[in-house]
Amino acid sequence: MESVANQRIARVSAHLQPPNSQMEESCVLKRTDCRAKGGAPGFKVAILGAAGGIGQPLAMLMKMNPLVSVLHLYDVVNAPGVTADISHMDTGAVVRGFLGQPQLESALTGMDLVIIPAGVPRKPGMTRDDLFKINAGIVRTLCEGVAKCCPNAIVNLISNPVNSTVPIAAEVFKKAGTYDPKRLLGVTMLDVVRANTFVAEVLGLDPREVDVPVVGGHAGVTILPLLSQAKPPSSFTPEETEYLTKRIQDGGTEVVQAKAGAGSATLSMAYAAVKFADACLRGLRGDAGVVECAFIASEVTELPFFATKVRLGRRGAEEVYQLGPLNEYERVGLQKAKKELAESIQKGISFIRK
Ligand SMILES: NC(=O)c1ccc[n+]([C@@H]2O[C@H](COP(=O)([O-])OP(=O)(O)OC[C@H]3O[C@@H](n4cnc5c(N)ncnc54)[C@H](O)[C@@H]3O)[C@@H](O)[C@H]2O)c1
Ligand SMILES: O=C(O)C[C@H](O)C(=O)O
Repeated sequence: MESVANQRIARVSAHLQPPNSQMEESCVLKRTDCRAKGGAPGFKVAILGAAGGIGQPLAMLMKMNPLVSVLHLYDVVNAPGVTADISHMDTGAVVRGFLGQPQLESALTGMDLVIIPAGVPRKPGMTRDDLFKINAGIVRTLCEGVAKCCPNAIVNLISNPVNSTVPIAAEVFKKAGTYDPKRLLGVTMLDVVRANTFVAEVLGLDPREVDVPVVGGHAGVTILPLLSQAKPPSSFTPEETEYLTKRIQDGGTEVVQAKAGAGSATLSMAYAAVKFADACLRGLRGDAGVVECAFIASEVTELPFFATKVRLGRRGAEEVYQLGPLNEYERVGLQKAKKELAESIQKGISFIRK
């Protein structure tokens, strides 16, 4: 008979050999329950693309989040290494790694929140739309897994081009009969984070005191900061408005150029992703008044998807807010944003319906 000590050793090293079969999975769930015992109850979160530039710091920050009890790290490469590393952090969440397509279903089963930063990033000279060819297929496969294994999970989709990948995910879920528009959220939080930072610089404020809604989508002119609705209420000269709007719209390109071929924003994105995921988890917990911007199915404009402020609750984005009053500069920006967005959304829909 195995000694108690051996059983304990087997239990704590379980993360090094992720499960394959259903039987092994049920053992894993038992071990997970066991490890989580005594810890605060929390949510089960999966990160798909966890070994990447965003995935790794995102995994680290989610391991530090007290609302997370179980953290599943999935990637097609290096998931065991990242998992072993992160699992040594003395925080509450139980971490398990899953490597490659055969383990996708185990990674997703039972999850409350699935965060997807899987896919290729830009290099200088590329647009986000240039990533469509590779990332569309990746997002389709991963969302098929979500539809099968955790159809009620909230999905935070980071993979670019977000303006097309969110419509792709929606079509996959519709096909599977699991689509709930409230649960599918394109992550545009980095645009808000940038807007808060750049506006704070101009106003000479602490960025933590600033809140700028950013609406539309997540690429170039589709990124529309509503400076007229910034908090604290502030006025900007036409030059400041032009500078800030352009800088927020080009924030991603600024990082891509500075990294000079080594990828796009990863650290600020992981920060923004965790800020957004934490808001989703607080909503799931039932906290009142959790409001963030996200790219979501919407009736705010004539387009089927649009980023605006949403109220996050137990069922996901329970309320989608209207745009509010826009000034003339923002009204012109909105027309430009809608034109480009319409094409990107249609491209995503056609990819699945073709
Ligand atoms: N929404 C945003 O604001 C925002 C911000 C920054 C980056 N992004 C996007 O996020 C994506 C990832 O960026 P990154 O810098 O982390 O890239 P990266 O190349 O460093 O990491 C991507 C990871 O995805 C993994 N991957 C590839 N195919 C996969 C699959 N089928 N299943 C699971 N994992 C898979 C890779 O192995 C890699 O580890 C890019 O598309 C990028 O454009 C979005
Ligand atoms: O710009 C990119 O390609 C990555 C991301 O969308 C960003 O805004 O930083």
